[in-house]
Amino acid sequence: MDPCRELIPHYEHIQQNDFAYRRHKKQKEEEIAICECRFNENDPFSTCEERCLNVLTSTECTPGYCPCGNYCKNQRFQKCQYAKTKLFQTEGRGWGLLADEDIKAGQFIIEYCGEVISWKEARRRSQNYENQGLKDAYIISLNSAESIDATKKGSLARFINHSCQPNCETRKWNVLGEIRVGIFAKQDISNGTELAYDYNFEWYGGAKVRCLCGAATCSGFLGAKSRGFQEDTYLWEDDDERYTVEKVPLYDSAEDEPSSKLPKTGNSPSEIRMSRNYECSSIMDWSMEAEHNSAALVVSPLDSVPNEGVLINPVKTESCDEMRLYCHDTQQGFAQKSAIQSNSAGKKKIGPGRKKKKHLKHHSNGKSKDVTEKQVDARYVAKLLALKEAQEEVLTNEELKNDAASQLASLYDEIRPAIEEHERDSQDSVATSVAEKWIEACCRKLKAEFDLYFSVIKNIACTPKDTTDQVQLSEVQHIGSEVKLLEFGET
Ligand SMILES: C[S@@+](CC[C@H](N)C(=O)[O-])C[C@H]1O[C@@H](n2cnc3c(N)ncnc32)[C@H](O)[C@@H]1O
Repeated sequence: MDPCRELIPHYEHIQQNDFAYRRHKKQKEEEIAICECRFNENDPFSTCEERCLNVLTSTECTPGYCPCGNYCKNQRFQKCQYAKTKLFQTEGRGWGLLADEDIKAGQFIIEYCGEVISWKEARRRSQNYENQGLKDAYIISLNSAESIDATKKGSLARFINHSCQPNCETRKWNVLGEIRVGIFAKQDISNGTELAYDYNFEWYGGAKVRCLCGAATCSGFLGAKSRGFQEDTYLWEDDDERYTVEKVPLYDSAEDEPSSKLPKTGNSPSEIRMSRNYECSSIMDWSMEAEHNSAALVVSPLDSVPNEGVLINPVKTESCDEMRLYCHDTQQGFAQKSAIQSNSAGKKKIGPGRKKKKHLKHHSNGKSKDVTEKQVDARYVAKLLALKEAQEEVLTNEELKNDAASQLASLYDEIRPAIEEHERDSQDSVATSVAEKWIEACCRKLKAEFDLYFSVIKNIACTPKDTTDQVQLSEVQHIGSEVKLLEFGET
């Protein structure tokens, strides 16, 4: 026995997927696809190869039904016709798998086997594994509803590492009515070369694992191309000195995950919520619904991050001086129309009367930006205006803006299956019709917002103020695209 094998973390070796959660599908006779190949001993390509109708549709021939009988070459998953491979220990990436013979481009190398589980179960397990401190992720997407978990049971494919410039790829095949995932060579691979494919990791929060694939085109982190990762990080003005790259802790592995380094004492409720939510994880090629409320995205400025360790600080809250004119969102804005309060200086303030959270997003270069979404409280602004027409204009624009926002939200629900399908199958782009609809709805919403803000600015600047509610605008400033009401004075 290979002496290294003892060091390999325990898992059960299987050569077929394990169906603990549902029954293995039984192929119905009418579903069996029969090709038109005929075995001809003088033609080596006559038996179920590139020209075979089943091969062309990534479907394996069904034994007993293939016209080539025992000569059929299109039962590679079923017969475990794997390439020769060998385990080895990498530097910094745990175990990896080597080609133990020359492999041809397109060749089937090995099946990715594991436990077939629902997405819901995959999500639960992935969080559990992360809680247990497992640093390696072995769950991959199987189809729109299921995943394969090779954490406890799997084939040698579970040891294949990720590369941003891979020599292998995953392909899904229909085998006797079940979809199975195989690792195939993208190019000729010579004996002794490490096998790697692009995980298409979907990152949902938690530790960002630095990618050590070494490719010239490496994207830096596992999952860096995924939507979750990109939403959490985005381009940031380079000249902003508030955030420095040096202060960003980098994690080589989940071993270093920040949740374990969160301050142990004095956790505020928000800290606890943060650390819980931080236990989201990354899944290979797996596009689950993102938790939009994930507090993992809500972090304090990197200024406040110690040089080592803690990535997340408690959610910083601050008083709502800036909130006089703004409400958290439109619905709240309506609900809060009467929330006019006096502050200690006797000045009138409007707003939710609660603290505002700052949402800071990280860029992959480690910088962060406050992305709190500010919304004008149109009802309140309208109350400040003396002219009925001006009030109506602002309120109508507010209504149009709300309509556009809810249309966008329902469109998202409508097209979400298409987007998720696209992400799962790693297609280059979503259907043009979907993209067009989305862009159109976004533009409509942006225009409605612009119209609203424009009418607010115009009417505040050009119409007399209503003094009946004893509130007076003393100064209106434009800061970027935002309107900021700086001070309210009593009349
Ligand atoms: C499916 S496992 C691969 C086998 C794993 N190396 C092992 O020892 O079991 C996936 C995990 O390997 C590690 N890994 C794979 N590719 C990596 C890469 N390019 N850079 C850093 N870590 C990698 C990550 O911890 C990832 O979660």
